[in-house]
Amino acid sequence: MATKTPLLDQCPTPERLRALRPEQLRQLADELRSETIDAVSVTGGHLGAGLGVVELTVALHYVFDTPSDRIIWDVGHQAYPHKILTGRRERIRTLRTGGGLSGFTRRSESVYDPFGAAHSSTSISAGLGMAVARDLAGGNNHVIAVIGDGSISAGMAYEAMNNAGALGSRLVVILNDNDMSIAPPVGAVSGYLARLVSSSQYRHLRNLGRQVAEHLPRPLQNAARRVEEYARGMVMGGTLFEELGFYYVGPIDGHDLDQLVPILENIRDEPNGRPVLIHAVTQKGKGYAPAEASADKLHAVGRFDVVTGAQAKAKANAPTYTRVFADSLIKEAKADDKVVAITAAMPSGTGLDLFGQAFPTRTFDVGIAEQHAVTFAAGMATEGYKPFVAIYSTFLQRGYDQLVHDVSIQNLPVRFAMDRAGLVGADGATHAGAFDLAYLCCLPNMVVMAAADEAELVHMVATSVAYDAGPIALRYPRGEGVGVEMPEKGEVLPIGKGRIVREGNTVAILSLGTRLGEALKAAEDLAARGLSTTVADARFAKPIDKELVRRLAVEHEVLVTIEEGSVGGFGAQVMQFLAEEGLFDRGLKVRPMVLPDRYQEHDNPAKQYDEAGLNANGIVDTVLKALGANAQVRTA
Ligand SMILES: Cc1ncc(C[n+]2csc(CCOP(=O)(O)OP(=O)(O)O)c2C)c(N)n1
Ligand SMILES: CC(=O)[C@@H](O)[C@H](O)COP(=O)(O)O
Ligand SMILES: [Mg+2]
Repeated sequence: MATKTPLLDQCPTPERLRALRPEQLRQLADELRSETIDAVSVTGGHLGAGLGVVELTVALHYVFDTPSDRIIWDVGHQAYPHKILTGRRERIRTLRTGGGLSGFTRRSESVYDPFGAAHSSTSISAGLGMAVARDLAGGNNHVIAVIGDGSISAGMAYEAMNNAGALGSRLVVILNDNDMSIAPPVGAVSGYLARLVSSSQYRHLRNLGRQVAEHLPRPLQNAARRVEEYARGMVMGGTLFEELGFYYVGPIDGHDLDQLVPILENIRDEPNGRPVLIHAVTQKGKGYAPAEASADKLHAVGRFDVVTGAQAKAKANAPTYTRVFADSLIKEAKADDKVVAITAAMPSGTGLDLFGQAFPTRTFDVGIAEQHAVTFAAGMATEGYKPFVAIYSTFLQRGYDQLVHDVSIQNLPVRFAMDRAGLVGADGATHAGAFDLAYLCCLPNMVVMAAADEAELVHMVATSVAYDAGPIALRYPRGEGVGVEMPEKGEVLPIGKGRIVREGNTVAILSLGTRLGEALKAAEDLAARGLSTTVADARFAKPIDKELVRRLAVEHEVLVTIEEGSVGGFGAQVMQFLAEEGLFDRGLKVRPMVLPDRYQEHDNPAKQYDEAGLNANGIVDTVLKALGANAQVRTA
């Protein structure tokens, strides 16, 4: 049977791609695009961004000598076409599944991935580091960082450009400007880029670029210098990037291989290397009608039908935690006009798109700028507002010094609504909310809560609104709740108080967060073995409920704590208290259950928790091991 991808089939590696004639590249790009769509239709994942860089990916591997020349994809969510071209096509339909390819770039996966990513805005810094290392070692390879218009809103990108402009090292930055982040981009820089692109010079340049290319004989190299000079000359005056010390080229059409290839060749062959920024205009979702038509350009999708674009819908048994958070905050904000909400470029992921519809003037999308988001919230708190920073646990890591220095030391009542707490599944270790308990519980002044189910989340939102004495954080996981009955109204919880969910007298399981269901299952199992078991929901990781912990310690033989976080979080708080109070001294067996001390691979979350041992069986095992011989006697 004739293959649908004859040229792509000939190019399992970039070496083979570089043997093609320039006029074959258009067809290769078309085949690569259709292979990308087909693969993601099977696996789900990030689609729109990859479709927008198909031509860029082909041109970069065609012009540059990868892997010796380094291509660094910022975030890495657009790198599926790059994976297909760099020896990973055979495994591309395993993307983001257990044991399969990562959804991002990863050094351990391929020599063509010189830098791993998944959090944004790191590529220019990493690229500059590689370029300077090359210069020190007397090398001559090229380093190319590809960064999106959303990701270039982050401070880190400017720190890197500031340094690059001063060092003057040979580095190519490609600004992939598709006028989209996950949501439409925000901010003054975004406006600035739009003005550069919409200038008449750009429209003129596009036509000119085509005319030049059409009238010049092949090979295209002959046109290289002229096209690039035209491109460079078209923008009048110094661009922001030129002021920062970059040689600015653009805006150019990032889908036009007849422009891309000669311009990249020209820059590659430039004898006096220096930092160069190529401003490439692309379209997110390019070449796939359902993606082009969708509001988010199909940024991330589940499995879908290639012909219609319709995504397979999982049957929902309960609302997502994100939705419950958004609905609760909207209710609270109706009653309290001081409540405001802040997101760092994640309105839909955090539910703030809904809050924004209800309260447009009280919702702030600050762009990919987590550090700023935290201090901006701190500023609002000083003026009597009640800011909720709605943020994924993993992205709050970016704002840690701001959390300590601007919020916690000044004891400002900023509320942190941390979504995606615990293991998140297909995005893997980079996106796991594994560390927030550890990095928050060690800070003076912090109150830290974790919802055991969606009704608890409603109460915790209400508690956060009411609590004005200092910073407070609430955490909840990705995905659906457990389907409990929902309260009409959130109840304000007493700070630092847990609740007993089931009474027993031999084993105590003190659970924080949504492992509560597994703790209850374990209690049933233990009871069937003759081990009467208490289960408590701690609700607060800090301050811990000392009275409750003391009681559990005194009245039971074994105390297990369990949380969806790393060592150093809730369990560590409990252990510290037990040690300080001398509660270990009478032979209490304490077993803190936390995530393992390693980065867990992408898989579905249930499997990830099984692998971590944080499930009912793991709890039962832990208890039986703690009781040792006694358990054998009881269970016999
Ligand atoms: C530090 C950080 N914050 C937020 C995100 C979530 N995120 C992933 S991709 C993305 C949008 C990036 O936009 P852009 O760089 O323009 O790339 P595009 O998807 O448009 O190609 C965001 C906000 C992230 N990965 N890292
Ligand atoms: C690449 C990135 O950081 C986001 O697109 C992330 O993958 C979103 O994760 P959720 O699907 O949990 O919103
Ligand atoms: Mg973009």
